[in-house]
Amino acid sequence: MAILSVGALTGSAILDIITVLTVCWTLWTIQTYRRLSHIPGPVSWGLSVLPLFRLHQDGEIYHGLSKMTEKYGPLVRIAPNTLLTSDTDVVRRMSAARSPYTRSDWYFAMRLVPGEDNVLSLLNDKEHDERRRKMAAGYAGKENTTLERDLDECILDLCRLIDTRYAIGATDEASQSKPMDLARKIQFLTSDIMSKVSFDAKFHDLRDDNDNFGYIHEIETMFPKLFCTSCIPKVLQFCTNIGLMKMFAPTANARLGFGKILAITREQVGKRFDAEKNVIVQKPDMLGSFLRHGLTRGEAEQESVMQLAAGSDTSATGMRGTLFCLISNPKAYTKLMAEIDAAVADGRIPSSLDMAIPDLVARELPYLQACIKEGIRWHPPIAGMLTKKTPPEGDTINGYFVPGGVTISWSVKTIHHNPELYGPDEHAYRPDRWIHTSAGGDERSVEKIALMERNNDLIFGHGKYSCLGKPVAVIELNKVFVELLRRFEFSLMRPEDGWRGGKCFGIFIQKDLWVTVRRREVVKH
Ligand code: HEM
Repeated sequence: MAILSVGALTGSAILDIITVLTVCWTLWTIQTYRRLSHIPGPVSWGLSVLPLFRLHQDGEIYHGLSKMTEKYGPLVRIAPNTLLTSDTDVVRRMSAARSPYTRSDWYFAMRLVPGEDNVLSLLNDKEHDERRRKMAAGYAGKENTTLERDLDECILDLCRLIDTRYAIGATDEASQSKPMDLARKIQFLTSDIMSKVSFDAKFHDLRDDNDNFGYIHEIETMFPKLFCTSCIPKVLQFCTNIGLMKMFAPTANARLGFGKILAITREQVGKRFDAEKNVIVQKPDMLGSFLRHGLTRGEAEQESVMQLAAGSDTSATGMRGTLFCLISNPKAYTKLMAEIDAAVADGRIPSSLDMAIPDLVARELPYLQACIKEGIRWHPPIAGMLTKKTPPEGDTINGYFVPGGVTISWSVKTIHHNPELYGPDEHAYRPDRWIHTSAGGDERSVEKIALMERNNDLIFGHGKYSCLGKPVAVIELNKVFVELLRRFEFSLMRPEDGWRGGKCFGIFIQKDLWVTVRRREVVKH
């Protein structure tokens, strides 16, 4: 009898606790919902973070968030405490140099090693400013005298790989073609570039035609999860605080993957410290610049790992998207080739295939520049939420009062496919829209070109949070199309279904840009 009554008492106590918790959760949900209920958006998304989480899991945030702004307008509620904007003034206001907005805890997920911050994960503005300041000169290329040469070397490695393993001769039978996944080769290129530029230990994926350290595999499997957890930062913080994340963290003695990368960066950073003389070994590269400007050994390790992640997939997406457009667009392709061939013929581009186009020359090729701007507009390389947080006093956005502490994301697709600016063919790849009619392009208004340029700048973020690696990315883009297209003719193998370019978790996971390659008759000076 006694056992039964204790059991009955325990059962009813548990029931009471569940009831109290349910009531508390319901009241909290209602109160949270009401706080932003005046802002348009689907009710279910305002009640729970699950629909947003699902969108991330499905890899659909690029298109999914854009559909939200199309349906609900420039300000939409997409989670209990998160809004979405497609208003470029708001995007600029949030990241302006003296903006009272700060980063939201979305960035917490950008810690690649549990418990260790990098410039992209630092939430405190003062600490973030200080870290940025120490790295600005290295990223800008001012103290990095080997940057352009390193990039040239990697791009020529890519050309060599294609030439020796995949390309057929100008007069060979088409049936001898060897299929090549251009998306994967581009990823090898940017992994080689970033491992060389960030910590001077090239992975040599291009030389071996292989994902040598399993880094690309890791990105494809780890990054989707990482971006999903960015929607639930409180859960992530809790798991980090109780030490759970450390249990699953990559270890430096792993043979492949992220753990191996960590070991390599540690070793490379370690080489810069001469323990006997207690001095930093000076080198004229990015890491050398970071250390000269005061980054500690631990900070340099974190920044090198982050740099690899921030700089490889982004640039790869910019290259793949633009190449896909060029290969499948005869008008743009023909016009670009005419510009490149003319520049080789008159000696602006070195006719030797052992050299790459100098960055300064590429900047002066107007059609190339238009193709790049249109390529990264057509397929912006980052579509992650990058949410910022309203200041404590709140803000008024598009006529709605938004209280303090609310997080605001952006719809990258809506911003760069805005029909008012680019329409009615905003979804078409048309480089001529960037060139004035007086210079042989399609656009009659100089003011409109300036507006589009300003809009495109947002692809690299804005103000105090803008991309530190933009100078590196710009040089890469300036060179890679010229060097590939002047040597090879690419044909899409599956023009009817294009490529698997759409899965977006924040960055894009892109595979299967299958092509065949034929050498071109090389133009001589
Ligand atoms: C086409 C290529 C690239 C694009 C479109 C791009 C875009 C962006 C964007 C949108 C942000 C975040 C802005 C924000 O938080 O609001 C960012 C941050 C960053 N990117 Fe890039 N990026 C590219 C290439 C690179 C490369 C090649 C590197 C390294 C060499 C790099 C390093 C960084 C770093 C370190 C940050 C963090 C800046 C900070 O927290 O202050 N990025 N990038």
